Amino acid sequence: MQARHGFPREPAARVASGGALFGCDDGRVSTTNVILIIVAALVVLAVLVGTGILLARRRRVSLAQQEREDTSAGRGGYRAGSGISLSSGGTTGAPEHPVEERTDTQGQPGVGDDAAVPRDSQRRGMVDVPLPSSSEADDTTVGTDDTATTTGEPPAAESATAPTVPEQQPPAESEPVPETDTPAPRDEDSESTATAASGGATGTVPPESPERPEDSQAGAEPGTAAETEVEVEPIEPSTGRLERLRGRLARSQSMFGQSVLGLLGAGDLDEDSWEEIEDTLLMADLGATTASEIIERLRTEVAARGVRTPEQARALLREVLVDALATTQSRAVQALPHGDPADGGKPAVALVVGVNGTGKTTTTGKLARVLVADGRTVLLGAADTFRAAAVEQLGTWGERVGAEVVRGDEGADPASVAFESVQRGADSGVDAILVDTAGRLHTKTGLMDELGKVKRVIGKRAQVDEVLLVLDATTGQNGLAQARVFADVVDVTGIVLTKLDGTAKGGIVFQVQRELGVPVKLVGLGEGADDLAPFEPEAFVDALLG
Ligand SMILES: Nc1nc2c(ncn2[C@@H]2O[C@H](COP(=O)(O)OP(=O)(O)OP(=O)(O)O)[C@@H](O)[C@H]2O)c(=O)[nH]1
Repeated sequence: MQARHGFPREPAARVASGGALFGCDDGRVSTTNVILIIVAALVVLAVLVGTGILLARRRRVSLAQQEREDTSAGRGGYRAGSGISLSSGGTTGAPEHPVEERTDTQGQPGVGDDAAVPRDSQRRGMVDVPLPSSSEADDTTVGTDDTATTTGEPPAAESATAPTVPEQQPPAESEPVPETDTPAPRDEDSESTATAASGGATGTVPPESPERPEDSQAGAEPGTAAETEVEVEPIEPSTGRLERLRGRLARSQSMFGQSVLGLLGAGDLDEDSWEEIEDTLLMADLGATTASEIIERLRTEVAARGVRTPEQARALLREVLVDALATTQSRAVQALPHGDPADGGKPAVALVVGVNGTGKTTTTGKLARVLVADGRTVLLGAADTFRAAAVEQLGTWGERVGAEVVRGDEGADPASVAFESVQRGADSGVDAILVDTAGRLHTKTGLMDELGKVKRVIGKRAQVDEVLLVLDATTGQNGLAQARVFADVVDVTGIVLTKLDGTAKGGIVFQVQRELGVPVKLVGLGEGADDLAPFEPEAFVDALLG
C-alpha cells in the first residue's frame, strides 16, 4: 500500500494490510499515532473506571455485611437464644489470676473500714461479726431500719414463709463436720450437722418442720419446692433480656457511644483528641492499663485501615472493645446438678458473696427465678444472718418462685445455715442450692474466717460449684478493691456486676474481668425481679455504643 497525505479512502483495507500503522509519511503516521494514543488512553480509562467500580462494589458489600452483622448482634441487644447459660460444676478450670496486670497493686485494702462504703451502708452500719458467732440476737431485736420493706425486697410479695433454723449456739469450728458422702437418715444428719457446724447445738430444720407458717401454701406439706404446690408467678425468660434492658445502660452509653465514638468518627485525630478519648475511657472506669491498651490498638488500626467514616470508626471500636472483654473461661453459671438428683445425682451448689449492699440477696433471688424458669428446683440458703431483713428478703424471693428457704436467726452462724441448706437441698433432691452470704466484716481476716468456714463446712457435704462475687458497678474503683480481697479469700468463679443501670461507669466490666481474671457472668440492670441479664461481650458493647 502506498502512503498518501490525509486519511485513507479505504481505512479498513489499509488496516488489514498492516503497513499503514507503522510506515508511510510523517503526517499520516502522526494521525494514526494520535488515534492509537487516544484509543490506548480510552482503554486505560476504561480499565481504571472498571477497577474503581469493582472496588466501590466491594466496599459496599463489606459495609452491607457490617450492617448485617450489626443488626444480627442486635445493635445493642443479645442475639436471640443468648439467655443465661447454665452448666454443671467442674466444667471450667481454675480462673486465671493475672495479678501482675492489676492497675493498683499498692496494699491490700480490707473490707469494711479500709474499703469503699457502699451506697446504702450508712443506714445499716458496719458491725463486726465475731466468729464463731454467738446467738444473742433474736428476731424481736431486729433494727428498725432493717425491716422486710428494704428496697431490695421484691415488690408486692408475701412475707417470707421459709422454715427457720432454731436459735443457734456458738459453733466450735475446730470440730469438723463428719464426712457424709451418702445422706444418712434425716435425724442423724441433723444431729451431725449440729455437732459439726455449730459445736453440737446448731439448730436445723427437719424436712417435716412444723414451723412453716400457716400462710404458706394451704394444705401443703412442708418440704421442697418440688413437693409443694405453689403458684409461681410468671418469669421472663432470660433470653434477649439485654435487648429489653438496653436502655438501662443509657448513662454508660453516653460515655462510649457519644463521647468516644464522636471523637473517633470525626477522623484526622490529633494528640489532643486521642488524649480526650483516653480520658473518657478512664472516666468510664476502664482502668489505666486497659484504657491505654485500647488507645494503642485504636491508633494502630486507625492508621492501618485508613478509618475515615463514622461507620468504620464504630466497627473498629466495637472490635477493639469486644476483644478487650474476651476470655477463654466459660460464662455459664454452674448451677445445674451433677446427674439427676432424683436418681442419686447431686445438686449444684452456688455461693453468692460480696460486700453488703452490693445486691447479693437480690441477685440470689433473681438467679433463682432464672433457674425456676428453666424448669429447675431450687433451695435458697439465707446465710446472710447478719441482717434479719436480708433473711426475710430472701424468703420473699423464695416464696415467689416456690423455692424453699433455709435460714437462721439473726446473728446465727452462717456456716451452720449454709451446711443445713446443702444438707436439706441434697435430701430433698433439688437441682440447685443458692447460698446468700453476708459481707459485713471489718477485716480481711474476719471475712476469711467466715467465708472460709462457710466453704469448708459446705465442702463436708457437697462440692461448691460456683462462687459468684457480686459487685456494685456504681462503686467503681472501691468496689474493685473489695473484689480483690474477696478473690484472695475465696476462689471466685464468676462476677455479677449489679446496678449497671445507675452508672456511667460501665467500663468497670473491662477492669474487673481483667484484674480478677474471672469472667463477668451476669449483669444487674435494675431492681426488678427479672432485671438480671447474661453477660455477653458483643451484645454488651453494642449496647454501650448505642
Ligand atoms: N438499680 C439497681 N439496684 C439493684 C440492683 N441489684 C440490687 N439492687 C438494689 O441494691 C440494694 C441492695 O440489694 P441487696 O440485695 O439487699 O444487697 P445485699 O448485698 O444482699 O445487701 P445486704 O443484705 O445488706 O448484704 C437493693 O435496694 C436492691 O434493690 C441492680 O442491678 N440495679
